Amino acid sequence: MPTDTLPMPKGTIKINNPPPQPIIGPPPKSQKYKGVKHTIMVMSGKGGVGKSTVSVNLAVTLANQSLKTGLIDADINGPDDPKMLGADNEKLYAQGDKILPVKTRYGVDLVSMGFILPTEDTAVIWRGALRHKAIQQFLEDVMWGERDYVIIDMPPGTGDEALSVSQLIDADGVVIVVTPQDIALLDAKKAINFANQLKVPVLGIVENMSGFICPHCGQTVDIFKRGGGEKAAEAYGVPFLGRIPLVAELVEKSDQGIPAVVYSEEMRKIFDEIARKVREQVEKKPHSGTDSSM
Ligand SMILES: Nc1ncnc2c1ncn2[C@@H]1O[C@H](COP(=O)(O)OP(=O)(O)OP(=O)(O)O)[C@@H](O)[C@H]1O
Repeated sequence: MPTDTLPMPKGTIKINNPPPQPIIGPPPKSQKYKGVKHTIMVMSGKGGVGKSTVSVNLAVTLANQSLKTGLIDADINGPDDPKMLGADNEKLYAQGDKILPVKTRYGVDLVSMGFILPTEDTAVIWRGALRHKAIQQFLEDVMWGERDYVIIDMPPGTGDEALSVSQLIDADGVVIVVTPQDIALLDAKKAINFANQLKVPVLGIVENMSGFICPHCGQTVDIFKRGGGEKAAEAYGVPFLGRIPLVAELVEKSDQGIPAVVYSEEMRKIFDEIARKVREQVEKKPHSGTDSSM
């Protein structure tokens, strides 16, 4: 039985912890979660490109394939995943010193900062060291049990927070989300360089917001151009995982907590294909998921 909720004060959280100390020596050694077979990071070179949308729909797709799936919303500034999974009224519980993930109605278990912030619009103003600690706790102290997949919805971009997360977890690979403009080449490059530096395999690129499907006439309009993600995949020699159209309905349904793969046959096909390509790559490798103490 859960024993405690994690209490937080109302309003803006300001915590004046001591200034962060310089990190001396090598970064913490990343480890596999005990009992978790595969951990996949979903990241992007910049914010707002659809990382959470891809993370949530990929996680629901895997769960629909009868795989035990967890999702970590590691974006502590804008934790959107509880809302996208219709779980924004839930609370996170702790058992002993472990966090129990929230069970969502789509078969995906979720941990997110969103569960411990008192209101949706509460801003998190934390200094570097405490942010790192929060991320670390999310990553290390979750009671996942036996899992086939844990998807990590990474903090946006390739900055300090993304680095903190990546250094703590020995992920099987990274899925990179880009938008279809030519600038996607640059954004993908940043994310690929980041993954290469961390020696995490790039599983491929997803092009999101690719062609707007008009809700009235059904015609496709390439508002943000098209093909940037595929070009980037070709240019950097990584797999192209798929193209997700820009659909007006997606925003509304997302806000209502209904992931696209739940109501759209087209989205189900797209994400089935993305999941197939991801699984093909990670499941052929031997895993060491049950070997560590994490
Ligand atoms: N294919 C799409 N069609 C329509 N709207 C989309 C699509 N993908 C994402 N969106 C919308 O765009 C907004 C940003 O998406 P999302 O939150 O997934 O991006 P993000 O990269 O996780 O953002 P952040 O960097 O802020 O964490 C959301 O309102 C989402 O519903």
